[in-house]
Amino acid sequence: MIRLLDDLDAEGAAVGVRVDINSPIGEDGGLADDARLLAHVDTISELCRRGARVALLAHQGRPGGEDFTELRAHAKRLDELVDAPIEYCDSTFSSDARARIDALDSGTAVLLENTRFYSEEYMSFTPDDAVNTYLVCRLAPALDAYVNDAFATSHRRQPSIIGFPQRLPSFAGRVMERELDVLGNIARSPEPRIYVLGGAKVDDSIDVARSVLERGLADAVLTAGIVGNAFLLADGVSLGAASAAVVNERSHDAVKNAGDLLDDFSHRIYMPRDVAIERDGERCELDLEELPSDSSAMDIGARTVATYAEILEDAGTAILNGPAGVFEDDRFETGTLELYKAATRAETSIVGGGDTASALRKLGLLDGFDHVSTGGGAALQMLTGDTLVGVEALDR
Ligand SMILES: Nc1ncnc2c1ncn2[C@@H]1O[C@H](COP(=O)(O)OP(=O)(O)O)[C@@H](O)[C@H]1O
Ligand SMILES: O=C(OP(=O)(O)O)[C@H](O)COP(=O)(O)O
Repeated sequence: MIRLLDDLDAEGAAVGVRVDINSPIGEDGGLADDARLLAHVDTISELCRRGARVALLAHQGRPGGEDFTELRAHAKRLDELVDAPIEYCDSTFSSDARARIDALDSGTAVLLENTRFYSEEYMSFTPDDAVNTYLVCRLAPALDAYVNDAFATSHRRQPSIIGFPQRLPSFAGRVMERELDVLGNIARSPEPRIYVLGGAKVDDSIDVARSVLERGLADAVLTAGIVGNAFLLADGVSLGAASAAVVNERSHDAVKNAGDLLDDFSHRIYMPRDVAIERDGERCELDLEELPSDSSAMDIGARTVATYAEILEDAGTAILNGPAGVFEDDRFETGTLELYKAATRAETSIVGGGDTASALRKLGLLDGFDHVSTGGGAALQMLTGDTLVGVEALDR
């Protein structure tokens, strides 16, 4: 059974809270988006209000990447967002970090340094090995309890996710609770259940499609984005070399795997009927019969939108991951805008994916959805009907 914050005796307790505040970093090195910080405000505020002494654990970026940074700016922003003081500590489990936790007053918090500054946090462990890492061995004695609110990282076998629950009484935070309520109960959501799989994670999306079709979770899968182009190629449509190159760049097996899936479930998988390309600097829509084109298919066309919209408006649950096109370019945002707008008219609408959430923010559609997941990879894994290692670790 997973215990929730309601089960935690917070007053005076030193509580380690794993959050996911991994965010886009701007050219000036500051935070370019604070959506993931905002998501954790409820959990942190509640624990502080209830008198806990909160030690926040988080990562930012991956070693070697441009967004691999310290968490000073995150702490500053959290301090502004949360109605309790939040300090920054430039180490994660040193004696200084432990002293800072010991010195916390009730109702205050400290954000410890990027966990991935330590190599253990960028490796995959079994739960038994994770418990013996330096991070867990050094930090657990300074803590009375552990809360995992980092849904978006809970598919990672990292010590801050799977190590602490073996050493400390452990609880799910409010973000985790909301995500599990929705994504963990997809099989009970209203039918018909329509999945829209777009974006660029072609292999992941084909895996999700196979899994939800085989498990009977999906009544139909509507494909768009690069995923849709992979299915069109698998169906023998000659899109042109440019579109094929974009698909193959993402995955060598996509067209074959999409073809295998079409063999098994052709009647439940929908593919674009028209696409948008760039011609003379303008958006130009082409029916499939007018292809191949020298330019790459950058969006779905109006006929596809109309067909998909009709299906989505009648859906009991619309579950969407990945934009329908290159939404970052205003000429190719229409497919995503119209498709996602139609999905908000379904009885229940659920969205996952980091880029998808930014697309919805850009298009002003975020409020129309019943649930916008904080996770990308984690949400996709849950949508296949699987659980996450970090969730299993809490279930004791
Ligand atoms: N037809 C297309 N051609 C090229 N890129 C596309 C196309 N459709 C969508 N994309 C790109 O896919 C990216 C997002 O995909 P993905 O990372 O899978 O989404 P998410 O982060 O929501 O899971 C966006 O950068 C978008 O420009
Ligand atoms: O941004 C994240 O995941 P996402 O890109 O799947 O949304 C999480 O912070 C996990 O980061 P990771 O994929 O570097 O382990």
